[in-house]
Amino acid sequence: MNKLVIASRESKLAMWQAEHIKARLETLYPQLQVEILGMTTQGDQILDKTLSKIGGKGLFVKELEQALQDGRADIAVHSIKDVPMNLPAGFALAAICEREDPRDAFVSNNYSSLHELPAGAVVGTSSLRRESQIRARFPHLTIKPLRGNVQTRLRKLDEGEFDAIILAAAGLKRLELAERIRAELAPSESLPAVGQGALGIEIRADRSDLLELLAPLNHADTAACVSAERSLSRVLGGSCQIPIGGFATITDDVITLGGFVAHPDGSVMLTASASAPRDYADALGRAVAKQLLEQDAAPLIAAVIAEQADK
Ligand SMILES: NCc1[nH]cc(CCC(=O)O)c1CC(=O)O
Repeated sequence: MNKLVIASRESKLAMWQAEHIKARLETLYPQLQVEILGMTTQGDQILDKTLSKIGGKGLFVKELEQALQDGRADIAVHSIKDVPMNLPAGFALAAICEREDPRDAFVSNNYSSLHELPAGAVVGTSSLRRESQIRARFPHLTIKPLRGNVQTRLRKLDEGEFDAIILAAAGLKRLELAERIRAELAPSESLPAVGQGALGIEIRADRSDLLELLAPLNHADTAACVSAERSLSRVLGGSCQIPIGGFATITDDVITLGGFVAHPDGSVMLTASASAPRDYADALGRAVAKQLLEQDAAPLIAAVIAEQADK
């Protein structure tokens, strides 16, 4: 193989991520010519509705999968957070790359932490996961929807629409906007989204010719943690439509996974955690999901989905 095409969304963050993978491939394979095919997705175009309403994650990846299908691209680089738990038939994840900072970041021009915000202060986020966790701890704050790419969200903050916003630290760091971070939220305060901070490389399942080429991009520890997180979310039918979080760490080949599901208003917060040897990542995800189901996560999730549909 002498030429490889990467499909990517066109947002600055997505392009940074695609360029990062391109650079890594070019270092690994000096003979390989790597091109980036930028495209906009429905998720980038529909900005007036929250993700929980327009149907969530698949929207950021479908067009890229179409490019893989048509042979216009060989691989697609995604924030794995945006990739549905079940890929459509005929596609596969070939590599999960080393995770950047998985935490959520507090960004504000006037305040240095959530604790400092006065009653009625407006916090921007369209993530039900972030919303539920903030409302559970800080019921006196007002949450308002905020969508768009990282730059758009920062602009809306700077224009004064919000007192603070919450963004993934990873995106800000990759875009050299780390100075905008006023505080990083510990996973105990804001459990990250499943896969947050990690990149996933998707291919057509029949392109086994790419597996060896992409293998060095896989980061074994990140891949194990992300499989535990995605397995948890898969069992619970995780999507942007429900407040759900999952975050795994690995020490000495033991993975520890924490997860939660909640009501968006923070009134119910079910949590669970467990550990397992690294080879049992998938089973660990299912075990933590089972603990949540034993706390009646299923009717909570059904009620939340019904409420979202009514809004
Ligand atoms: N939902 C959009 C999205 N998808 C991935 C990231 C950040 C980077 C990452 O998690 O890898 C973001 C922005 C955000 O949540 O602030």
